[in-house]
Amino acid sequence: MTGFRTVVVGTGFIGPVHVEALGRAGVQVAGVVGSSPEKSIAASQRLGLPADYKTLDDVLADPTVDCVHLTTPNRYHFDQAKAVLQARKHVVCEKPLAMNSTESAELVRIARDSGRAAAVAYNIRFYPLCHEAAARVRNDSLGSLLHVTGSYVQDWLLKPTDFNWRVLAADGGELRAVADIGTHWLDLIQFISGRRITSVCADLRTVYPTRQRPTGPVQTYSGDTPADVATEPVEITTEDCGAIMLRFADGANGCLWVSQTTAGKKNCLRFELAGSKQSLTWDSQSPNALQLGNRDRPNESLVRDPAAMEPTAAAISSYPGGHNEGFPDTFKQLFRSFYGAIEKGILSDPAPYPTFLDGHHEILLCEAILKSHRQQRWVDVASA
Ligand SMILES: NC(=O)C1=CN([C@@H]2O[C@H](COP(=O)(O)OP(=O)(O)OC[C@H]3O[C@@H](n4cnc5c(N)ncnc54)[C@H](OP(=O)(O)O)[C@@H]3O)[C@@H](O)[C@H]2O)C=CC1
Ligand SMILES: O=C1CO[C@H](CO)[C@@H](O)[C@@H]1O
Repeated sequence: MTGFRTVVVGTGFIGPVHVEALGRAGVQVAGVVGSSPEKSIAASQRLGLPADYKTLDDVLADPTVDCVHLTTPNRYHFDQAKAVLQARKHVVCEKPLAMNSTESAELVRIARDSGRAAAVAYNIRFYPLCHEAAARVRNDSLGSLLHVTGSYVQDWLLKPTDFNWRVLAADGGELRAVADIGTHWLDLIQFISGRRITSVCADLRTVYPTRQRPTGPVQTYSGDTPADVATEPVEITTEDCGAIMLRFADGANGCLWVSQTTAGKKNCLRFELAGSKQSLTWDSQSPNALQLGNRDRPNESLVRDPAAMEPTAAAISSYPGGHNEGFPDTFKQLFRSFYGAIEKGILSDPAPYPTFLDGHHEILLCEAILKSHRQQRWVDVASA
C-alpha cells in the first residue's frame, strides 16, 4: 500500500492490533490517540510512533491524514465515525458499528454522501479458510444450503467479579454477548452463505444480574480482579449468554449459541454449514483446517495451503501451507482488502470488505434479537 497516512483512535486491547496490522499491510501509521492528551502521548511512546496528535480533533484538522481507525468503546463509534467522514477521511470502525439502528442508518447515509470508504472491522471473514468456505458455497461444492449451526463462546466474564465497560448497556449497548461476539458469527455466516438472515427467535440470559465493578478502569481480557482492589456492586441488564434460532432468505435455517461464561473456552467461534452434497465445519481455535463432511466417501480435512485453495482464499493467505496464520493476520488481510479497494476506486457497496451497510444490518439483527427475546416470539429483521 503506498501513500496512505492513517491514525488509530483507542489504545486498549484492539487499538495496538490495528497499529501492528497496518504496518504489516504497508500502511503508514501517523499516530495514535487515547482518551486524553497524556494517554495519547504515552501510547505513542509505547508503540514507537510520533506523538503528533493528542486528540481526534487534531487528527481531523490535518489534511495529510487519509484514514482513521476507531477502536474505542461502542458508545463513541457514532459520533467519531460521523466526525471522521464529515472531515472527508476514510474510516474503519470497530464492531458493533453503533448503539442503535437510528445511528447506524445515519452513518450509512453519511458514508454514501461522503465519497469516502467506510468499513466495519468484522475481521473473522479474513481467515483464509472462511474465504475458502464462501468460495465453496458459490461454486456449488456444498449443493443447496440446508442449515447452519454454531457458537461463539468465551470465559473471560465467567465470574461475577469479572468486569469491563461492555457489561454496561450505557457503554456497550443493550445487547452485550450477542453484539460483542455474536455479531461476528452472524456477519461471518452471512458472508460465507451469501444469504441474509431474515427472522430470528431468541432466548437470552443474564447469569449475573449484579457484578462487582473495580473502582478504577479495567482493560479488556485483563484477567482476575486482584483481591486487594476495591469494588462496588453494579446492576447488569446485558446478557451473558443465549440461543438464537435463525431463518435465512432462501429457506435455510439454523441456530447460534453465544456465551461469555463458558469455562475453558477463551475465544472460540465454530460453525457447521450443511449442504445437500457436503458440509463444512470450522473452529477459530484451529483456524488452519476446514473439515469437509461427505456422505458417500471419507471425510476430508483441508489444511490451509494457498496451492490447494480457491483463488479468493489463496489471495488472502500470505504464507505457504504448514506456516500457521491466525488472529493478527485477519486484520492485516482486512486492511489490505480495504486500502486495496480504495486504490482501485471502490468506495461503496458492493465491496470486498465489510461495509457500514453490513454493520447497519448487524445492528438491525441485534434489535430483532432483543425484541424476539423480550416478546418470546419470532421477529422479522428489518431491511437495511
Ligand atoms: N474485531 C475484534 O476482534 C475486536 C473488536 N473490538 C472492538 O473494539 C472496540 C474497543 O474494544 P477494546 O480495545 O477491547 O476496549 P479497551 O477498553 O481495551 O480499549 C478502548 C480504548 O479506547 C480509549 N478511549 C475511550 N474513550 C475514548 C475517546 N473518547 N477517545 C479516544 N480514545 C478513547 C480508551 O482509552 P483509556 O484506556 O485511556 O480510557 C482505550 O484505549 C470495541 O468496540 C470492541 O467491540 C475489541 C476487541 C476485538
Ligand atoms: O473478537 C473479539 C474477541 O473478544 C472481544 C472481547 O469479548 C470482542 O470484543 C471481540 O470482538
